[in-house]
Amino acid sequence: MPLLALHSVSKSYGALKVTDSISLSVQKGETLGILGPNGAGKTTLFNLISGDASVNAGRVEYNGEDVTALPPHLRCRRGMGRSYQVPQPFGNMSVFENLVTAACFGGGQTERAAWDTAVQVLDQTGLMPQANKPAGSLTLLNRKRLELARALATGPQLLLLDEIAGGLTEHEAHELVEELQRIKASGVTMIWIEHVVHALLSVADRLFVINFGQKLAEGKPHDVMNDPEVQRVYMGMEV
Ligand SMILES: Nc1ncnc2c1ncn2[C@@H]1O[C@H](COP(=O)(O)OP(=O)(O)OP(=O)(O)O)[C@@H](O)[C@H]1O
Repeated sequence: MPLLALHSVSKSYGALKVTDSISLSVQKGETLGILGPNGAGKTTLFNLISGDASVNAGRVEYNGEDVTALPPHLRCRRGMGRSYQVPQPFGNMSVFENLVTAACFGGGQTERAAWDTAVQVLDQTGLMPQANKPAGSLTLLNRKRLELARALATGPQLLLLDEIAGGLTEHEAHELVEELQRIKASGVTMIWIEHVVHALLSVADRLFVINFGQKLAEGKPHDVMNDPEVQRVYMGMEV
């Protein structure tokens, strides 16, 4: 049984069909990379998975349960953690407090257990030196780290990552990839939307390409990247 299965999910905003009958499934432990041009509907797809937006048609199944009508906080409690493209920390709270909040309210932990989780995630993500700083004062790199850390603090089984490598230097992107490889090795299932293709290819087992809200291609990374239609649409290459 897949951990996540989307069955013909669709979403429109007014006359604009942003998600057009997309079906996909993700197996436990797998990392699925999502690619597509700007505005293709990638973040919207995440919103439909996490419950931040509701589907107009179709079904979302998680661990065999129909979660289509479940609100986001209950999907989080069932093990879906996500990061946002624009980091969403509580800016006036410290980094540590942000992580305790994620572990308590997203992960359903007691405050005592949440403290331990926060310390462990600070260590894991290299944020320990920033622990007592207000989240709103962090640099871009550390805000991105915190976005990942907050999702990890909820104890996810499925981690949804929305463009966390964008804007990082080559060295920083390399560190991020190593971190994601460790998370993957710990058994966490991931779906990663990313324009930094070489970073994505270092972690993804499979790729799914979206264009105008529809599936354009899906398969092994090497095959998808060599697909002439993907090269034409996504990489602007005439073949
Ligand atoms: N809440 C909304 N109301 C109206 N239109 C929306 C809403 N959310 C997304 N859209 C539109 O849906 C389309 C897809 O947006 P989405 O953010 O899902 O694309 P994306 O593939 O993630 O793009 P990017 O790579 O630039 O982040 C865009 O045209 C966007 O303007």
